[in-house]
Amino acid sequence: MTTAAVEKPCAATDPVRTVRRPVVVAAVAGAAADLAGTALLATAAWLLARAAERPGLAALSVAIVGVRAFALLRGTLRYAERVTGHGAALRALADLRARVYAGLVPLAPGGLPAWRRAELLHRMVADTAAVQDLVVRCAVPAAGAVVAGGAGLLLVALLAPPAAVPLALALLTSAVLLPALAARHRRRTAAVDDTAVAVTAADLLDGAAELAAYSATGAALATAGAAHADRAARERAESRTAGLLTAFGLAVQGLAAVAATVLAGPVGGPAVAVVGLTTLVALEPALALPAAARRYADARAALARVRAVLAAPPPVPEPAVPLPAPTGPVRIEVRDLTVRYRAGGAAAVAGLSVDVPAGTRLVVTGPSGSGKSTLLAVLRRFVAPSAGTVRLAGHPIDAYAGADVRRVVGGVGEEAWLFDTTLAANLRLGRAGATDGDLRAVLDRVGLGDVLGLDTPVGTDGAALSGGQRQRVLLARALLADPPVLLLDEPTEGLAADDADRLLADVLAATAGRTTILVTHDPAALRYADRVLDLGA
Ligand SMILES: Nc1ncnc2c1ncn2[C@@H]1O[C@H](COP(=O)(O)OP(=O)(O)OP(=O)(O)O)[C@@H](O)[C@H]1O
Repeated sequence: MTTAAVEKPCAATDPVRTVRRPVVVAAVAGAAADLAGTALLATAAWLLARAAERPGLAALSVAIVGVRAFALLRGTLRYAERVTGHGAALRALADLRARVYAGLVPLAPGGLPAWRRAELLHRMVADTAAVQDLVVRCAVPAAGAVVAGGAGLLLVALLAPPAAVPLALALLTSAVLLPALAARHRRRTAAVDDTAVAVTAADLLDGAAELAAYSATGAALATAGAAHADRAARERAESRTAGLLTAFGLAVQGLAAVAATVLAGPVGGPAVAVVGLTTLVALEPALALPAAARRYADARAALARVRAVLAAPPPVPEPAVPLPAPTGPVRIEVRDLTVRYRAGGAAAVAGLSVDVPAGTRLVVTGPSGSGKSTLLAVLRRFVAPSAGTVRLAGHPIDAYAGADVRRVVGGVGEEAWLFDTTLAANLRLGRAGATDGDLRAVLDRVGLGDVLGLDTPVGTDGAALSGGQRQRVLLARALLADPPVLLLDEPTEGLAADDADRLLADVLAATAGRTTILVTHDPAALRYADRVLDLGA
């Protein structure tokens, strides 16, 4: 069957693609502000030096107007640069995060275990934030340094050609050599990214209760502490280098100004002051470039990490032209199904065949690890078969879009999750338009009607509920979604035997006539089966 790779948002290829115009506007405004700053100081220097010669006011009036104009212009342009640049950076960030999220969706849940949760969170939050730096701290300062440095050099060369030599050398040092050194050093120290810190901190928080129960908190803290200490050591080394480069840049600026002033001496008059101060101010924007180069190295590394997540192949390819989702009663036919999670690895399911006619109830049993959940994952298109065929309503399952399959084949899977919000909000994931009355009715069906209110906060994955209540809420949500094929993976796990039996009887009575696949270790459930598939046999 023809398949097309799921469209991958190439977020990192051009992270500022949607804001290119405002970035250019911000860079031009920033460069113009730096230019106005250079012009302001050059004019002010000329004005002061010329005023010392006590000419008539008329001789100074143009320069006075110039100083005022350049001062106003510099402030206005800087404001325009900040507003446009930060606006563009925030839009680029929002756009990149949306693209990263869209790229993660086809990977979930089968393709995500390659990364740890904290690692993905770090990619999504911290690494994507680097795109802001590309705009605000790299592109804009670089444009300013080039324009202001170039204009200053031109002015100095026109007024006193020999004085342009120290300025040119200083510009080369500040705008090329020091940023190159800063970027090289940063690439080395940033090679180990901060993910380790995020991952160890998340492990520590997630597993706090277990660590305390097994008196392992000290060891876990030591691991997390080592990751933090490593990061702190790298930051200190980085700060030392950054400080040295800044000091060197300032020294070069001062020396260049002195040298240019001395070399402009023979020209005499106000031009000497203009050359000295212009040299100082023309170098100012270039002093920001080593920091910009460091940010650029960080941003490149961060965006490469984002790209690595987005380049991961989806575990289940999507069809180029999907069939419309099946409607009406749905039959499932599985033929010679084999699933391997890794090429060449052991088969989680081997040569399995089973037929589930529309409206029948299949009970799947078997020992732990026999492939029960894997079968359900294949039926929801979270995992692709390595061999064999699976047909849904008469068509190969991979002819449908994954989202359509999951609308038809729903239920309570191993990956079921409760969000840290109210009971009502969790239930409405099953059916967005459900009224409070619908929610109460379904809670009655799973025996929670008198126990939990709709506004009850359930905690992270139901942490504020008992194990049995959590299972019942998951069941209630699945019933509310009302899919044509209902999958139930150990739906009564965590309930006392009597309770489990009663709940299962209620749920199955409520879903009679619907294609249902029930995975269970409980032999008592076999009496509800139209067909039994024993994966341990
Ligand atoms: N995401 C995965 N990556 C690699 N191997 C996996 C993955 N999920 C399951 N397996 C392996 O596939 C085999 C079948 O696992 P599966 O979870 O389907 O069994 P199960 O019958 O549902 O077990 P249980 O009753 O304990 O839930 C096991 O050997 C398991 O280690």
